[in-house]
Amino acid sequence: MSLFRCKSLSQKLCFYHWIDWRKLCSYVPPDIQKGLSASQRASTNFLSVDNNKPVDKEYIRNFSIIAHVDHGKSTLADRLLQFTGTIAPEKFRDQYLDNMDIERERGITIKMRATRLWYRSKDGSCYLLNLIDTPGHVDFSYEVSRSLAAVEGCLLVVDASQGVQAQTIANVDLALENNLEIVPVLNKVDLATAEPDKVCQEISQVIGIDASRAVRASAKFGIGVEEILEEIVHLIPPPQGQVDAPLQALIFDSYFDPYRGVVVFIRVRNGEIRTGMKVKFMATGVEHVVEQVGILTPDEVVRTSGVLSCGEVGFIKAGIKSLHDAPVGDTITGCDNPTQSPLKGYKPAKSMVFCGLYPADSSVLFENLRSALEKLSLNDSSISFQPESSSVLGKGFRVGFLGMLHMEVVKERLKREYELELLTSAPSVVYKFRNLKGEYFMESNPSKIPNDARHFEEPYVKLDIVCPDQYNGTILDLCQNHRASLEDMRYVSKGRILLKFLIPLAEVLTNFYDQVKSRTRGFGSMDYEFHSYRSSDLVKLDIAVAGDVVEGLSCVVHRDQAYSKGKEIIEKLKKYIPRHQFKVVLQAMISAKVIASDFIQPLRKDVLAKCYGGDVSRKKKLLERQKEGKEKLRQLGKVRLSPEAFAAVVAQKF
Ligand SMILES: Nc1nc2c(ncn2[C@@H]2O[C@H](COP(=O)(O)OP(=O)(O)OP(=O)(O)O)[C@@H](O)[C@H]2O)c(=O)[nH]1
Repeated sequence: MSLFRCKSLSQKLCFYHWIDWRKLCSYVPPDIQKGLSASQRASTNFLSVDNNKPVDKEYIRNFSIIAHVDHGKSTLADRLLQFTGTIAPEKFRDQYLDNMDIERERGITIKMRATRLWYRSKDGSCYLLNLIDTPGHVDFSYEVSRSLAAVEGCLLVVDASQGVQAQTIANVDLALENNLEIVPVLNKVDLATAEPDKVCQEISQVIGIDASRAVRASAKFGIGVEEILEEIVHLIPPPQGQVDAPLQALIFDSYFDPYRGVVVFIRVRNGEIRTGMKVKFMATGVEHVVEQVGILTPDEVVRTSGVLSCGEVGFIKAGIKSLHDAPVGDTITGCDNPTQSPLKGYKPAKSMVFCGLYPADSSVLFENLRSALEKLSLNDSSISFQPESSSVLGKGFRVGFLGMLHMEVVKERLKREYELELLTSAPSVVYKFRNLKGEYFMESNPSKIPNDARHFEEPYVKLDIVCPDQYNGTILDLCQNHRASLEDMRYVSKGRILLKFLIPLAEVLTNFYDQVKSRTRGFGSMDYEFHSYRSSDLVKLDIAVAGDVVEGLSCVVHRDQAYSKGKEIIEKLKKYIPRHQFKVVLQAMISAKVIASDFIQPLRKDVLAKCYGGDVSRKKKLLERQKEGKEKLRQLGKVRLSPEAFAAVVAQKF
């Protein structure tokens, strides 16, 4: 084929990268595939398949797709959907399983999504594949761990040009904890920079799994899709469990629908769940009658046969009003023939980062914000919130998030879905401290920490950074400046290292990832997870403007950084506070003791302007009177920090 005969850009790309154009076409729906017999082709279009009957579990394969962020999970899920003819071509759109606007715009997956696919294997048998696409960002690793508890295997997608990254390792650890069969896939082999052999070695060396048979794929161009499906069918074991055993179903996700109530996504481990059956949620003890059962195609399709059987993944609706009655990780069992033991669940998702959210526009009612947060938390149980008020920003809420990206996503959703413009106070973690009586407290709002707080403890995280070894020094330097301690260092492959640190979570929140990226010219990646609370020499830093402590500007910092942090905030405030008739003093304080201060010069009226010549004593008297007036103003005058100035200082501080 000559370059001039290549019609599309994809064809030209293939020409340059020596990719077989016929392979590239392999992702089009099966009825136009080459290599299948006519009868096979006719029966491979499963769009009209009868989804009503339970499937023999020998022919079920349940798997998740896991990978480092941007290694191509959602693109591969698209190709699997297309190849198996799950989605009609006219309905298909890119990132099909990412159905939130923010996911599609940002090109990231935030919520896991399950769907079933039918695949006729080369051995002639039809298999039902239940796929769960997962997010890659560290904030949403909780979703990955949930999805992995509901499957028997996973596709580990690794970008063949970037190799094993920090989250690849973290995700594999999760898969191994769940005893899953891991099927490695080397993606993006179409890229000129792809080094599949090297990455194969990396996977074997770092992760310890045999990657010699790993499929070399390009999700973008549909290369290797059929091979991946064959690997899924032959390597991932069918579900275990007994159809005639008491019901045990694991809740791996749920959401609240205003019209239908709570919809619960389940994986049936043992027994069957049927419409009309009375079931018990074992952790909460509540009982409900199942109103509907159905499957995910990925749309929710109600099963008129009214049964979901052992090994299957689907949903139920049972008139549940609150997500708290059907918590994710709980086990559902039948009331008539209950199981003795619940399935291994998950720890509830815990908020790690907190900040104050306040309406930016005072005309927006605090109650609007409350109702928006209540509605959002119905579908996102990892959000926690409680009311708080600030002298500068008015009434608002202290909201807890899984991480900074989660915080951004929630703010964006509040803006789009509820038209709420919000101001945010500085993000903070939850600190533990003791008061003078020796009592322990936990607080996420620094302005509420009393001045007598002692013996601070803060959350530490295990941090993994993978980068080329030439950036070793600069990364060690960065981590040292952020109070990290190096725990381990080893080679992932020739020229790339894995550095393991213990670091305070608060240090990772503030632009840390950007710095890792810029110091490694984009080649570094990082992942972290909570480790423990550890004692640190922390102090509460208050900022006072004209003698009044400004709530919301208080922060907890390491004692060694208190002076520089205080100075930095004061300098920023100086830019944003306008000059007044009197001298405005700005102070940084620890336990009411000033450690840094500065002032804003007052406006000065020339009271001597009218004295042409004149007596010296007259001039002195005028100046003396002006001084007295200013002193009085200073004592009575208040400096109002505008919300805009506050936001600007906070935004720059973090
Ligand atoms: N060249 C090339 N690009 C690919 C391939 N697969 C995915 N991409 C691109 O890589 C980027 C990330 O792909 P996604 O599928 O969104 O990655 P992801 O792992 O789902 O990302 P997160 O959900 O955010 O973790 C997109 O721009 C894709 O077009 C591939 O095989 N070759």
